[in-house]
Amino acid sequence: METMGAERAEGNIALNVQIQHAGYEEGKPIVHDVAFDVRQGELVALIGPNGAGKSTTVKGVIGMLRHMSGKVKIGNGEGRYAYVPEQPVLYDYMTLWEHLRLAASVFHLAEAEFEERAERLLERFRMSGVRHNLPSSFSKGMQQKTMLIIGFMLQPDVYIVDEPFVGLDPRATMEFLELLESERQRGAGILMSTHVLDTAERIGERFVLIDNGTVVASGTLADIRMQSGGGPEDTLFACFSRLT
Ligand SMILES: Nc1ncnc2c1ncn2[C@@H]1O[C@H](COP(=O)(O)OP(=O)(O)OP(=O)(O)O)[C@@H](O)[C@H]1O
Repeated sequence: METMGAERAEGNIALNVQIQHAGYEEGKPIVHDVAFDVRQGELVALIGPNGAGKSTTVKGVIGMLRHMSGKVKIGNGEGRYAYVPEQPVLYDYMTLWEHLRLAASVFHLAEAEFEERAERLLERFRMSGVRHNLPSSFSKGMQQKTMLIIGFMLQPDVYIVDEPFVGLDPRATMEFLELLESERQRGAGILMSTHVLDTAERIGERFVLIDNGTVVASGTLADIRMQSGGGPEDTLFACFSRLT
């Protein structure tokens, strides 16, 4: 009974990742031996230097790599995720509203739910006025906001977000962080890759530090401090610098 209680307190697994190796070409793995969990309501930050293999790991997690051996499980195996890529992926010939409608129909959102969520998110990200415009005419930040609105509208079990901070203005960043927090309270798990270590340190429960294609440290900040041989006051950046 005690064990069950402890498990519940820690939250169920939202995402389980076990990559043996993954890459873009046969016989040329870019990442190897990357394994971690994201629990419900938890934010796990994927960090590491340029070219370490974070985006490749993320692509492996969402099944975008043709050359991968390993397993990825969302919830009990039937969970759903939203992926917010580093570079917005949008159709040239569809308006913002049409993008939202398409995503909602793929996720089988009811019409009333779709409209209520879409309106609320457009308002929050100050995009209501451009809903009938083509995202191809948007700035980089507006395109990124479009991707975030789509993700948050779906309210999936897991969010997979690749470097979200570059390009967002301060207000959009604040809205994004607040929405992430309320989604965590709903029970969503979040995997976020980022270079913004002070924000990662503030909002992340656990961290996976990747270097040269594999995990060099993982766990809570206290775990990472220990694994990096640092002191109890060390920032995530100090640990990162020592380990990479
Ligand atoms: N499409 C691709 N085809 C072949 N190699 C790739 C491709 N994309 C990335 N790589 C290689 O994989 C390695 C890891 O790249 P990846 O994009 O995963 O790093 P990252 O940790 O996300 O880096 P950054 O912080 O710079 O975004 C790099 O050596 C890169 O050259």
